[in-house]
Amino acid sequence: SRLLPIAQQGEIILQQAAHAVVDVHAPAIQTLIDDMLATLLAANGVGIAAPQVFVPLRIIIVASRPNPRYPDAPLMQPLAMLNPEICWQSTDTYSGWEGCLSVPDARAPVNRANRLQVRYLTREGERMEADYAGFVARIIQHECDHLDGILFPERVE
Ligand SMILES: O=C(O)C[C@@H](Cc1ccccc1)C(=O)SCC(=O)c1ccccc1
Ligand SMILES: [Zn+2]
Repeated sequence: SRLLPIAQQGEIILQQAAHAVVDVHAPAIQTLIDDMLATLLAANGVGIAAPQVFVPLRIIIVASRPNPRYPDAPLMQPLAMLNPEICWQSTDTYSGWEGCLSVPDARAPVNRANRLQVRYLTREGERMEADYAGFVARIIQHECDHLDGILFPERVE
C-alpha cells in the first residue's frame, strides 16, 4: 500500500460531489481501498473518504477506536463502504466533538443523528444494510458528508 496525499480545506475536490463506483472488482478500486486504509492509519484517524485523497469516488472507510474524546468508542475492524446511502436516520440528534484530516487543528461540537441505517456495497461487491448508533454513526455521517462536498465546519450551528 501507498500513503496518499490528503487534500486540505480549500481544495476544490473537497467541495464537489463524488461519483458512484461502477466496478467494485476493478483492481484500481481494490488498490485505492488499501491505500486509503494505510493513509487513514498513518494519519491516526477514525475515518476517511476518497475525495480526501483526491479521488472523486463514493468510497469511505470507517475505523472507530477508543480515543481521548470518545474513550468508550467501539474498537472495530476498519470497514470500507462503497456507494454508501444513509437510508434512515433518527430525528434525535446529539452533539459531539469532531475533527477532520482535511481541516487540521480544528475541533468543534457537531449535532448528528444518534442512529442511522446505511446501505452500501462491501469491497467484495456484497450488498449490505446495517444499523449504527453513537460514535460510529457520527463517523459515517461525517464521511458521507465528504462524498457530497460538505466539511464539518459547515455543520457547526
Ligand atoms: O476527516 C475525516 O474524515 C477523519 C476524521 C473522522 C471523524 C472524527 C471525529 C468525528 C467524526 C469523524 C478523523 O478521524 S479526525 C481525527 C480523530 O481521530 C478524532 C478527532 C476528534 C474526535 C475523535 C477522533
Ligand atoms: Zn473529515
